[in-house]
Amino acid sequence: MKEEQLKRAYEDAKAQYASLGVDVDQAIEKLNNLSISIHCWQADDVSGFENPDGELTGGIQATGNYPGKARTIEELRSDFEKVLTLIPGTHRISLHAIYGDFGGEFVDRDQIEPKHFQSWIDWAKKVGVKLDFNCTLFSHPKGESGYMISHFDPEIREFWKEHLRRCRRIAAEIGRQQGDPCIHNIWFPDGEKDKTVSRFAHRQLMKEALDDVFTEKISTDYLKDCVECKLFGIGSESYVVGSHEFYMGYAVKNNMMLTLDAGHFHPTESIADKISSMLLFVPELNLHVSRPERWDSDHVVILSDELLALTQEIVRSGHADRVHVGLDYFDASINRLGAYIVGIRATQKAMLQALLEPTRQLREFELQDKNFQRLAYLEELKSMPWNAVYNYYCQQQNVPVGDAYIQDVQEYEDQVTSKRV
Ligand SMILES: C[C@H](O)[C@H](O)[C@@H](O)C(=O)CO
Ligand SMILES: [Mn+2]
Repeated sequence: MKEEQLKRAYEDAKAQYASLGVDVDQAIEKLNNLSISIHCWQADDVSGFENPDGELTGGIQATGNYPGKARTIEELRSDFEKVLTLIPGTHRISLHAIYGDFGGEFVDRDQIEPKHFQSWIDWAKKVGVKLDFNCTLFSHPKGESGYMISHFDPEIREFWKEHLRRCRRIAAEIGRQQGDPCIHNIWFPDGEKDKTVSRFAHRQLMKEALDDVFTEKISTDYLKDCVECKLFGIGSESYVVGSHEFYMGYAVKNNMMLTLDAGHFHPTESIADKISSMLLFVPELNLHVSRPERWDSDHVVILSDELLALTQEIVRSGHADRVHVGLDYFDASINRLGAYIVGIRATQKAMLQALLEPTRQLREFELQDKNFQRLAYLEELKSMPWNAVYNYYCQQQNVPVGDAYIQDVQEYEDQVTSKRV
């Protein structure tokens, strides 16, 4: 689309939104302040660099065999650098502990140190992104039984507790060097396939392990820990130790951040409606935006009703500054870089629609019991020209407008990822 056309469409959109009392430029500014935490594991099907040829375990699965996955740190960074040229805004990259720069050595999880992530910190500074972090309690022989940090064997528990302690220190060092707290997400797949009898015992062990690890106090200027619950995984269909009730209780009791993953609840349960409740009881929330297709399948995020409901709840809560938006999906069946762009842009588009909502007016209708008017406006808003605003934003940020990024992704595949054989 030509520059003048884009500008005209934007001016039209601006006038239409102004008639509803919405300030489009303010919405763009807020969208531009939304740093999405881009998960590193879409680029390589959650392989990492500790044992890249090992099996992905822990009840999660990347299906598909599309060529071109990142096999080295250099390839992964090159993919990210490309991604950053195709999306507007300033973002974060979320690393898992198995993505350290181990220099070809095997470094076990209870041995990792900040030095293994120094090249990531330097790279992030160079490309202008901040980093987040995740401990990795999957794809390891000490997780074979299904239990790790809540294992009955104290030696196995100690191994994972040590991993967790080290991950917190690594994340804190990242936060210190980047001058911005590093969000450290804690997800353990501990659980069982079938009718578990010792549910209380495992949960007690998990609670004790967390309490023990968190006795080491680290300033939230550097590190923000958050805990992620899950309903079930592959091979843990019957019981997951870190359930919603477990972590909701833990986060509320300890006044810490809770992670809500869109795929970690019952299939028709939405995390959107949890935001306004949890914001009353925990200091901050971390979101794992994902797309569950019938199960926690981690499909690429698209502009769905569920995603829109999520961003609407973030904005309507009036506490968007306490909600961190991260992505969590891994699709190995399509161009992996394209998967990033689709998911990131969809999240931004949903956020923009939410920011362009005349919320005050809608609340007026509620006060006056005019619920037909509320519903009608919510319907009309769906076809308002929000995309003209997004296109203009992309153009202002010098990134491809509309579908232009598809060609860029194809070129990168032709020139780079297709050569990875
Ligand atoms: C790789 C991530 O840590 C993982 O996806 C986790 O966040 C999760 O959601 C597991 O289902
Ligand atoms: Mn997740």
